[in-house]
Amino acid sequence: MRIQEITPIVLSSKEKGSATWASLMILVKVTTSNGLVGYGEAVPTLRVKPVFSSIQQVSKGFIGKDISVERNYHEWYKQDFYLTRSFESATATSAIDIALWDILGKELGAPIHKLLGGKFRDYVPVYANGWYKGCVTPEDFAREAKAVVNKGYKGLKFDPFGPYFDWIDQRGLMEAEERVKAVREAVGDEVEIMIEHHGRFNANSSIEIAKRLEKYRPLFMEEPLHHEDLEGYRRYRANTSLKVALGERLISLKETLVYLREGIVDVLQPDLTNVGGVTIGKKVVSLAEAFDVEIAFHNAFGSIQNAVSIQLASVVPNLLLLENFYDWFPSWKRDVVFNETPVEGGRVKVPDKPGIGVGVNERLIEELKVDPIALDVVEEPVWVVNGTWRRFS
Ligand SMILES: O=C(O)C(=O)C[C@H](O)[C@H](O)CO
Ligand SMILES: [Mg+2]
Repeated sequence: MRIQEITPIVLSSKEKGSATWASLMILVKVTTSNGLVGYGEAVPTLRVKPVFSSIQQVSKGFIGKDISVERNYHEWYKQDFYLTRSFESATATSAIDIALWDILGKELGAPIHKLLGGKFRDYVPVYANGWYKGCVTPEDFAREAKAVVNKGYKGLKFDPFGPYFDWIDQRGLMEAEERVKAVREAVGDEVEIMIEHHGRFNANSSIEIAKRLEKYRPLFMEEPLHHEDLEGYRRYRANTSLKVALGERLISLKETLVYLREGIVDVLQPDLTNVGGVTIGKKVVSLAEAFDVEIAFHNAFGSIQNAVSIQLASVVPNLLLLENFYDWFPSWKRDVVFNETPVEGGRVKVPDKPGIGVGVNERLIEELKVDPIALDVVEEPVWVVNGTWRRFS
């Protein structure tokens, strides 16, 4: 069985969902010489066109090869001098790797969790994200947070920082605190809240924020500083006591090691669609285990990413939580896979179907297919939940 065809597919619809960064989905369809088909997913954000063409380039390194995921990744690592420096190449390679694991599972009639040694858990605990579209005031956040808890979620994440970037002043601190306080009061003491910073701040501001928000007992502070600011993270570490989560922008095993060795991560958030698919994702998770770091997979894009993340999350001993946008996906994203991963009681039942564990709706894919397009850039950055880049006082 050889890899015969690799096709990038961009999906879009009028219904965009809660976040511009994920208003499109980029799929990769891999077909083998004996007619098996597997699907993977790549990261869209502001890079739809470059990722699409990167998949076309990376495909040249995979077509005609057997399905030997380690060897294929390594061969491409050898060819692509910039693989571990290029987000586009990393996400293209990850998407193809996911599709290859899907095919391996289909060949053997087994879900990925079986290929990896079997389930550690039958249900994966998840936390909600994407639930606060258009929320600006503390009352907005409190109302929507209650709705999340009423759906059975035991944890939720949100970014309370409005339009602040790099630094935050007293007004920004007050507004962020009011929002977090409102959510804590709305959800009660037993629901976990997680504070997303989206890598916005410098060391002085993020340290002040941590001191101010500590009393609301967040489970973790996510990307409190700019992603590459290792020196700032050291300072944050020395001056705060909250747990730090990061990892969604790490694109290789050895880049992850740098962050783990720095001792600045408590919760690692690998993203299977850019860290290197299942092949590198499972190594990253084991590396974190050796550092006694828990895993909360980043899972913010689409339904193929969601499916494969559930598979890996089901086998990982050091799993804390899996991120979940499922209930806040636009409906077309849910419909792209046959509906087998709903969240019930704050957890997802792990599917036992072959490969990534879900069927793909090929008819709908044909309907939603579009040419790769450049997204418009407006004042509100794509990486925030829509309609939240605002002050209220
Ligand atoms: O889900 C998260 O943790 C995010 O940070 C969501 C994003 O803004 C997204 O990953 C940007 O590409
Ligand atoms: Mg994040």
